[in-house]
Amino acid sequence: MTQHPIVVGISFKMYFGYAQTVDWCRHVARQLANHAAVLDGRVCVFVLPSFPAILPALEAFAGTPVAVGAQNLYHSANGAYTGEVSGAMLAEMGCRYVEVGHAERRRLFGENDDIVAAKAQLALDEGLTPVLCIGEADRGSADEAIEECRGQIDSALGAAGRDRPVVIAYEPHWAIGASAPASLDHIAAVCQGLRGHLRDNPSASVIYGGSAGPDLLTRLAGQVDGLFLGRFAHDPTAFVSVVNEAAALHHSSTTQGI
Ligand SMILES: O=C[C@H](O)COP(=O)(O)O
Repeated sequence: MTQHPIVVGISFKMYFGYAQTVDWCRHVARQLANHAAVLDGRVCVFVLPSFPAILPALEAFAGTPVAVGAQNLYHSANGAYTGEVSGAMLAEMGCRYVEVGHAERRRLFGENDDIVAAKAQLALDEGLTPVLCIGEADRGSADEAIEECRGQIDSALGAAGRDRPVVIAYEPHWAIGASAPASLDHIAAVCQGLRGHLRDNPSASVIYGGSAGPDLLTRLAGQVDGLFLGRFAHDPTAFVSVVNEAAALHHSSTTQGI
């Protein structure tokens, strides 16, 4: 029987405005407030808005199991870092997740392995679950991707993240912002390879992101622990439909004794 929850998360990146974020969260909160699989933890849901919309998102999801988090934190605990946000403040507000190491942060903001590792450690220190984004820069074989991603996991988590809840978001850079996700075979092979690498951490989930949307989770049929959604869940109905797929998948794997 599958004990692992299926994780469904979304980052709005900088696509949404404030009112749009609040509307989206309220819509999804209404749909998921009484959702059996979300209530009993078979499906874990997290939402990562832009910083100014975190508080209203927390208010929208209050009383539901849906978790809210941030898309970033600063890589020092506190101090004279104008314009930055600490993990401590995110945790104090009620955030439960924080994204670390997204390809766009690496490419556009110069984040390197040391910064990603510091952010992951600070997140763990504050009791936040890091959504650690990893992925190969160039399209290649699944074995090459696994090799590159293992190195990124080890560099970011070291020994600290080996026994703590972490979400590993496998996002091949070339599939982010694309018209379609990576192939089912590629996603399955890499996520299975990474699950093996993390076998000593039962609290780690390996989810896929990169042009993911409705139907992908069903087509992956248990080969991943969930999805990290972007553009193709900007419609709240699409997001809820992926949560429903997760619930159905968990139910079928449980009844089949997988
Ligand atoms: O944060 C989400 C991922 O980068 C995927 O974004 P996307 O689905 O819009 O490609």
